[in-house]
Amino acid sequence: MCRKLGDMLFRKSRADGAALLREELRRPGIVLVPGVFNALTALMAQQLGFRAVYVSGAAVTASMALPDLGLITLDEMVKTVKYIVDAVDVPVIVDADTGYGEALNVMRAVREFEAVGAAGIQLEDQVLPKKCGHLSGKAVVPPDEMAKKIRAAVEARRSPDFVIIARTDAVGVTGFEDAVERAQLYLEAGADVIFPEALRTEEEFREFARRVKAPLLANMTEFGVSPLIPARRLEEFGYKFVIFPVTALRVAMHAIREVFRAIMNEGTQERWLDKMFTRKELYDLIKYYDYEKLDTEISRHIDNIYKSGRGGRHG
Ligand SMILES: C[C@](O)(C(=O)O)[C@H](CC(=O)O)C(=O)O
Ligand SMILES: [Mg+2]
Repeated sequence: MCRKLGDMLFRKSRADGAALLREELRRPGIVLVPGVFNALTALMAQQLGFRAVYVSGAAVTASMALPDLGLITLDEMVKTVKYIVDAVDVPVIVDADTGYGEALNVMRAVREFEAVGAAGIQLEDQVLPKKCGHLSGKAVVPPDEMAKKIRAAVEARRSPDFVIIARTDAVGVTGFEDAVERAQLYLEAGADVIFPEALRTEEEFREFARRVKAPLLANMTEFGVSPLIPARRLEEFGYKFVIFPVTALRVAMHAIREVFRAIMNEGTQERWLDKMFTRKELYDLIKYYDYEKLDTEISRHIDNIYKSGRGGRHG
């Protein structure tokens, strides 16, 4: 009993996220993927039934009070991803920005993310300092440079299931046609999914799907240049994934500001109790009492050993 509980809580065997994500690629229908920035938000998404999560570079860096300019290191991201993968069974898709350097850096990044159990990564074709795809002033690398990174990622993965998502930021820089051409090249280089970043109209979303016959990812980030198109519609266009990368962080920050204001102004949070995740809800989510139970069971197990006289001379 205590072995079983221990295995469950400390996750002796973890789900093969890459295989699960690959499975999604074979199935029809769109997959809704919320952006997460720590293990707790990932667990919440899983509990509600989402079938994958996206570790957003923008949200993770913002949670460190850093701008999303490619400042986060591979190590920092790997650590964050490890906490998340250890907490959930659903596939974890990682925003790996520009791959932390050139082709060789990309290879190392793939190895590291795969080693901690990520299901796949997203690489983008911006130059450093990279920006949020929805801001102006972006620049993109030549297409062959990005294709080389994609190839490097494909070569580096241990499992053929590990999903490589190629994002092109070209639409806002060199234009729609170049984005379509780049997508074809990235697919030839071995990308499994194409992420056309910062499309400007619903028509562009539709047209991109018409022109690029591959699994596609749509980014429904708020306050950017893309219209917010419902998942049903994106599915009709042929999109396979839709991410909501920074939604949870934005909503959480709004709520945090309001409750902090209340505390500052009223000296109490009482008015907020019915808007909170309760202690019970939190403990249920993280299985708090199961950990206590495990500890008690281990103690009981040892007590029994001593009682049965097998405790040696120290008994
Ligand atoms: C998807 C994205 O790369 C992210 O880091 O989540 C960002 C999201 C955002 O800044 O709104 C992006 O560049 O679109
Ligand atoms: Mg990002």
